[in-house]
Amino acid sequence: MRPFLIAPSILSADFARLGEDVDAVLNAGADVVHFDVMDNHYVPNLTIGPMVCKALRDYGVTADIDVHLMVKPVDRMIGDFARAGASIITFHPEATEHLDRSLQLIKESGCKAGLVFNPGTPLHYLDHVMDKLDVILLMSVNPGFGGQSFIPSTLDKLRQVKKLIDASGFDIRLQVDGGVKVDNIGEIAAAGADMFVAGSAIFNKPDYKAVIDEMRSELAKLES
Ligand SMILES: O=C(CO)[C@H](O)[C@H](O)COP(=O)(O)O
Ligand SMILES: [Fe+2]
Repeated sequence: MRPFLIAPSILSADFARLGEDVDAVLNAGADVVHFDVMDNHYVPNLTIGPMVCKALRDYGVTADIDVHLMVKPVDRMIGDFARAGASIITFHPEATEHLDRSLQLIKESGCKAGLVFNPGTPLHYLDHVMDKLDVILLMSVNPGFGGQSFIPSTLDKLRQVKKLIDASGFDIRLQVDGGVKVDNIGEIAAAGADMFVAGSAIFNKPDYKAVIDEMRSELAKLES
């Protein structure tokens, strides 16, 4: 079993003091920084771009930065984010004209690559590209905003994708994003996820370490 990774979504961080807030969540025990990029075109919200990613690197953040692209088109952003210090780049398959090319561009840029599936996006986009994936991200809310409720049908989809990953023999992480909290992280992990994005559940609480510790103790129940 891969070690579980907790990836706070900085969508719910304090943007006025982002560097400090990212440091705080990493010092509280987070593994990865989840960086939500929204373009007011693919999704109805507008957030942050490569300059902010580079600013975090310049500030001294050394943890992996997991860039979740909710943009259309996709390809133009890949090089910009790789140069800005991204570690993982994921995108939505229906947002690109050439799925395989976008994955290749990410790999050539030196980053890990992943595909993101909205609750209603079919899994057939995985056909023929499993060998190019480091991450499969299942959205458990419709993309665009933090603070939404986890959509329960994601659990069945997770179980389905977990089987596909196991059957493929490739080393692919199964990430879940949206409405992840202390009280549901256990069942999400039991369904097969090993990387957990959580924004509001962590950043909307005063004590990040307490939330992350509680999440880890829920996850530890599955490891024992
Ligand atoms: O990609 C996203 C939204 O499109 C965010 O990563 C996600 O919503 C995290 O926020 P929360 O944990 O509050 O649901
Ligand atoms: Fe996200």
